[in-house]
Amino acid sequence: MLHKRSSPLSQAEFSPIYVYARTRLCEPAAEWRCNRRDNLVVRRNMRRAGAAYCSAGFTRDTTRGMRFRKRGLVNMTISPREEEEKRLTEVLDVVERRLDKELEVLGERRGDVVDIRREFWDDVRISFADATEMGETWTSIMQQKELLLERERTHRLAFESVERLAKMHDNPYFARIDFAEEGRDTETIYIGRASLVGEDGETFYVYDWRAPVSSLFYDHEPGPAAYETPEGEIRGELELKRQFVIRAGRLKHVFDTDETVGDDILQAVLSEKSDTSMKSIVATIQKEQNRIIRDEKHRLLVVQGAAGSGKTSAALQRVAYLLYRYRDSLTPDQIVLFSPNPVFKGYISRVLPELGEANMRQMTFRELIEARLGRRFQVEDLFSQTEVLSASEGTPEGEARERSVRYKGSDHFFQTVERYFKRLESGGVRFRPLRFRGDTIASADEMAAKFYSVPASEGFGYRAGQLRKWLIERLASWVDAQMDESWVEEAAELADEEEIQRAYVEIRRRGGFHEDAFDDEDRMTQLLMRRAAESAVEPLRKAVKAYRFLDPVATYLELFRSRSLFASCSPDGKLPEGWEWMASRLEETLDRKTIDHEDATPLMYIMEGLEGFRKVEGEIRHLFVDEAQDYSPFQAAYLRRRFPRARMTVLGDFNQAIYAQSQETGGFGGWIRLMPEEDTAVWRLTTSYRSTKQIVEFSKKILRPEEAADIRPFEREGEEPKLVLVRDGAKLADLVSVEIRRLLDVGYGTIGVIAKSAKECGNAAALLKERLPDEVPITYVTGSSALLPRGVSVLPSYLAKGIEFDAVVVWDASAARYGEDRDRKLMYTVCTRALHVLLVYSLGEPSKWLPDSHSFANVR
Ligand SMILES: Nc1ncnc2c1ncn2[C@@H]1O[C@H](COP(=O)(O)OP(=O)(O)OP(=O)(O)O)[C@@H](O)[C@H]1O
Repeated sequence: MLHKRSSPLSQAEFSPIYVYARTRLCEPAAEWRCNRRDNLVVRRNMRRAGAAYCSAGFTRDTTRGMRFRKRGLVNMTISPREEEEKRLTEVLDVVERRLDKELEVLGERRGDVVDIRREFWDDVRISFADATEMGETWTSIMQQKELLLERERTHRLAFESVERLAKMHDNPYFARIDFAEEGRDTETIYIGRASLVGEDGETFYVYDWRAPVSSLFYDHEPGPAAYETPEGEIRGELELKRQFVIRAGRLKHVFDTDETVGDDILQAVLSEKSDTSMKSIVATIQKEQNRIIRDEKHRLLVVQGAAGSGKTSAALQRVAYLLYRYRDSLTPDQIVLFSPNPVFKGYISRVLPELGEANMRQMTFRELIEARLGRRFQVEDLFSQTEVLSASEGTPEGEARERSVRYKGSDHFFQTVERYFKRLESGGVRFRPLRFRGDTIASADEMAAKFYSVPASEGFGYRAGQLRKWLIERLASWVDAQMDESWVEEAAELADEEEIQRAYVEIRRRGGFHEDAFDDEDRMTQLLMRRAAESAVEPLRKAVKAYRFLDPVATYLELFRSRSLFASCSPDGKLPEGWEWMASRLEETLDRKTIDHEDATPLMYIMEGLEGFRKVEGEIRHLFVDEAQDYSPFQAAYLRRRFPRARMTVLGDFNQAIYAQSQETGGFGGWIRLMPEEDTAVWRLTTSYRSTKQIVEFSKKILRPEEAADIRPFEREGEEPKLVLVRDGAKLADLVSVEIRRLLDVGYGTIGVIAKSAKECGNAAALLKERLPDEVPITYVTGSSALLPRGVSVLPSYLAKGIEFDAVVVWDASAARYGEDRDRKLMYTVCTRALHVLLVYSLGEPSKWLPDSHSFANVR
């Protein structure tokens, strides 16, 4: 067992030739720096231990700090493996003892909670005799409740602690470094998913991978090395770097490595079969990924990374890192991650709990749109838009729609709307008159006059707020003026028993209904009339409170009603091609109370802009956006304003910009300008870890040479992608089902059959189900599916974003399906989903985007 000690060591403990005295004594190294007293204690202990070792026949190896060599035993060796096995046993011992203790605590806490719940009412003093007694009863209930909450919290903490220790018992650490800080002795540091500290609070058996010192492991190979701490840089020599594979508490492999993170381990990890949920990469984080994970300097991090280069993985590790680094001030619910779709959301949801952290909030942009516009309109989603475009490909209508989608996702349109906004500061905002039963309480003109009477420098939000206040007052005085109207009298006559009773109590409270009162009846009538009038206008009041007097829809529509207005706002003074089509389409969809996906964010942007982004989520401190290349400039700007205090980590790959809305901006334009240059860092990840070398080389050829120039495969060998030309759908299904059986037999657990559109997927799934036995699970994945199942998933190309499969079958990669320019990136995205096997089938002439299309196997 490892612990701090000052007594001389027994002879039995001297079996190894190299005795790492510092391993036994210097674990609390991190504490040294913070606490001078501890520093002295540790150093004194080391000197004592040194003396003990020397008197027991060891000489000090001066070249290696406090390392001792037994005199006369030079040839007796202990292998690193034996040494590490011994150490592992000792650490597991500590974990076990801690686990026993925590289990005991957990049992006690659970007992407490059960007891309090059972005896809750016994321990509460209840009396409603008078106001004082009622007050005391209330206090007593509250005290009991607080007690219960407190015990539940400690029970939860004990439970989490047990969980963490149980995981630690399985795999307590994955690396060791020996580091000699300048002017100090060498320290041995073991690194794991969480730290393990001795009961004395000083002995560090394992350091958390997120501790500053742990970055030495990720960033350096043996030799001169340095790491950052909040107090400054610490330099020294990295003497040893060792990696472990420990499973179920057993040491499987030990590697000493000269590389930043050893290729052997990475090879082994990447060759593993994939799962239905994402894995943590904590043991093999690469240097360039570590830089992203630990960047604290910049408010905006933009990461452009090749497919499979670990963007999502790095983002999730970064979440865990931030939660650790700012554990006193940052909670998981202050972090939001935007995922591309619900399937992806489910796919990554288990990574962080595996790291021992509570989960951050996950959202899709679609959810924001639904929350804002969903009640009043039927809003098309991105996937339906993609399907519609795909189905109408080649038709004049389809082309016009695609032009519109591209344009509305462009920078030109964003600039136009921004300039339009500037104009709105001095006039042009549309208002909805406040009317009640044909009476105009406040006209649109009056509202405009009021709105524009507040100086523009105050901003839209303040102006809208002032107008709202004025309207509420206007409404109240209008109600006053209505008291003689017959409709009020009629409404009051319809008052029910309960309302009458309430009015009676109210009048009594104000001193009515006693012997001197003479006008009680009048007062009752007046009160009932006021109540009736107020409740009649209540919906109107609520609408005013919710800013419904602003008319963002008409304000947006105006831009497409006036050619001159649009042209004067556009940065080059021109109307885009197809402007008339866009204008009539907008008019027509809004009439139907529907909104095309491409109009949803601009509309929301104008809506919230006019209200001054009043629903800002200021408590959110970190925003992560995955697949950021698919966001239009409007979406980027919207998120920035909606989450104004958040630092942003934005990850994407412009080679995977598959939606028409992001084709014009090519990915990151909208993001990079969100914050000042000095607050922004742009990182690139170039090595692709997901796929075998053969698959990466194949997929690179789908891209243009300049797009693929930066992509490097990780050297993992596999089979060449297979290209097969087939005659018809039935033959295609026959061949694919044979391959699926083969792949399942070899042990691949996740197979993705990816077709371009949802319609083809329905067809493919039906054909495959006919041909495969029932025990082969085939799941048709749709836009609302929340989980990726094991077995065979049949899914449309756009839903495959961000996820991966052991084997990918491209269902019909023909020129007819992937013939357009934008299909190139889609094809690249689909092929890069494969870890080990890629099979590409084409019904007829293969797409020109496929490399080596001449090497397709003959028609089968
Ligand atoms: N450092 C690493 N160690 C081990 N595995 C890694 C590492 N980095 C990435 N991977 C693996 O590579 C695969 C791809 O990672 P990830 O999904 O994070 O990449 P991505 O850049 O987000 O991909 P894409 O843009 O194609 O969706 C995953 O299986 C992940 O576990």
